[in-house]
Amino acid sequence: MPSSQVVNSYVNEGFKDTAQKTDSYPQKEHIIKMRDGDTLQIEMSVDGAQTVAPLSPRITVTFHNVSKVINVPAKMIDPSSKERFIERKLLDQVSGQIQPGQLAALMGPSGCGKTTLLNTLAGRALNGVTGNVWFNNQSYERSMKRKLAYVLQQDSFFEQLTVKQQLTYTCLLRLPNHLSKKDKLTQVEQIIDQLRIRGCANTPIKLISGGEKKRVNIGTELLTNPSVIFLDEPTSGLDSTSAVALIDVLRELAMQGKTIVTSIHQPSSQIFQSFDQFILLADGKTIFMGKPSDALLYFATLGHHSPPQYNPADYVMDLVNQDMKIREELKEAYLQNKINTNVKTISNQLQQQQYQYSTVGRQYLLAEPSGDVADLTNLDNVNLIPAKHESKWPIGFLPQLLILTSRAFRLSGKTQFTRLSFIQVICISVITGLCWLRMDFAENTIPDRSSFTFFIMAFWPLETLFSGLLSFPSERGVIEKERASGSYRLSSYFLAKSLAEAPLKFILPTLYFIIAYWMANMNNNFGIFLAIHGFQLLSILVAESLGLFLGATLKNLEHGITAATILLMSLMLVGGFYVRNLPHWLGVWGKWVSFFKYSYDACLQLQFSGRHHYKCVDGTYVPSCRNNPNGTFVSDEALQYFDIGLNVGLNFLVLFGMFVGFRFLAYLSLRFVNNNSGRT
Ligand SMILES: Nc1ncnc2c1ncn2[C@@H]1O[C@H](COP(=O)(O)OP(=O)(O)OP(=O)(O)O)[C@@H](O)[C@H]1O
Repeated sequence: MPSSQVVNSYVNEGFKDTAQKTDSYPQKEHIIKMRDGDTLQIEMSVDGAQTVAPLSPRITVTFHNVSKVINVPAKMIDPSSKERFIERKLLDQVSGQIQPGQLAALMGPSGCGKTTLLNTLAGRALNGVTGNVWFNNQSYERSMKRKLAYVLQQDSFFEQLTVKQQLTYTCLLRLPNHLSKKDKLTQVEQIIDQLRIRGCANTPIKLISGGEKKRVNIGTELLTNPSVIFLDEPTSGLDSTSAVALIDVLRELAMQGKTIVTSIHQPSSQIFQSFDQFILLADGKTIFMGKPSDALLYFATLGHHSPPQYNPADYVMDLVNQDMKIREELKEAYLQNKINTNVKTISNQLQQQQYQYSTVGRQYLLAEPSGDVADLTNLDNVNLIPAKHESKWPIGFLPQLLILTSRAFRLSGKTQFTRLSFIQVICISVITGLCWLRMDFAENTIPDRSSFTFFIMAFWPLETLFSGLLSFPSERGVIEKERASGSYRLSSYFLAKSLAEAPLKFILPTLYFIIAYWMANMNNNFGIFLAIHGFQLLSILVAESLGLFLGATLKNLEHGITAATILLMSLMLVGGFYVRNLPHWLGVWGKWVSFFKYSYDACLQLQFSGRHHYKCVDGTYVPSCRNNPNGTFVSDEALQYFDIGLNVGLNFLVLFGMFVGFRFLAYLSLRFVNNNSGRT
């Protein structure tokens, strides 16, 4: 914890900064509250209202000679190439420094490396990266994640949630244990006000506008009160008014002392001039770093004059998007200018005379950091690396599990229980019931009872396997984003999903089962009814687990659907219902791998158990009826007609084992199969 002297100067400075820039905030009273940990809060009474303005430590982001090289499959670049991989430099010796309170813009043509640089600064996708990134005077460590926020270009959310639900779940998951629930919810309310999304707070995210979505995306990251915010093209897809509003929000955040770095495509003149620092990249190299207002002056020194009344951002982008030659010139000119700018590196005055380009422009460039850690400062004297005993996670396993279960329950309820799904279930169950309507307890209904049993054991698992398969691909973006910011364990997510979805997955099949079972007039013993239903639910769980496993393993959805279809059809065919005499080489093992076989076998045994009396017809299915066509037989005799494998108990055990086994495999796949899209 910082000493009180540091706290006072920090609070005063932070406050003074804000006060200078926000004239509209009349401060009457400041109460300094200190909590455990490194976050300070000032409570100020603003015109009678109480506002809690949290402060986070000020962090200077410094990067020096950051380069990134990847090995790209050669065929991707040149189809005729004989090589396997070609080296590609995505970033080349990029350096810079962004101070707390600054809003820095990263610009450049598409593919110039903006996202790659942001990823690198935010500590993501660090393979092939060289150079240094410091936060204050400390090198990046994973444990600093909590002080950094990264707002991705894509707004990945569970879109069925409302804005407030989204922020509340994130807040409960990501704010540390020592804050009370009330404090956490207050934080949500503040973010809603700060980002001006009160009007849509109770609207599902799928219905809000693009600009609001961006702000929710930013709000989600702001909940943890980060010191540094990286944003990847937050204004893309927004109209100019929404873009200006968004940049205003970023400006306010910068005024709180946060360090903000954003990539941006085509800012309006107003937005462009509002940045404190502007870094222009081309082909992974810096070609300008300075104040936006100096950019045109700099390029003018190199002979590139902007027409009057032209948006400077557009001019600069046109310039770098022009032909290769100009780009190369600009790169070279920056290189030569920067050597001059950085006084520490001027070793030889004579060297300057060798320059081919005018170096008059050096006055318009910001000096690159020296790369010497001794030159770095730590304004608030904070240690950004938590002590060893501090947990990696903001909250414990059990609270994570409870919150994630509640969220999964809400989400899956919303997607499963639509009016349409109820209509669908009722229609299908009535149609099923009509097809097998009120079967007699007679010998000639044995095949129909068998087909009914197989149908109810196959229909729902089939549907569930596909929904399991699609489950991860649709959630993966959000989960990866949340996990990348260190919100929760994968195991909590996985367990929560299993716990929350299972009961919901049972409701519609139960409704279906009650209607169809009664209409078909199956075994009317209530215990048997429950047991058969139990097998139906267990096979649904097995199928779902298999679907989850395929979904987690196969990145490509089309591949997943194809694999699932082939697998399902094969398992159904060898399940013992369609083909009674499988070729020996297939039958000896095939039927044992089919989960349909176990539920079907068990339910057949249950269906014909209880020693009910069935009417004989002609002895086709029950040999004892051949000599006694008008007599009866005991239901268990019907089982002689079928090739039953294991008894009911063993069938249950195998199915249960499959359920647990496939679930576990799904978890392992999710954890270990590399599912990222291969981006840098
Ligand atoms: N895994 C990869 N394999 C091959 N090339 C890659 C990979 N990841 C990134 N690249 C390439 O690296 C370059 C820089 O990508 P990056 O996303 O950083 O650019 P950008 O400036 O953010 O582009 P945009 O403005 O279009 O979002 C691009 O040419 C991109 O195609």
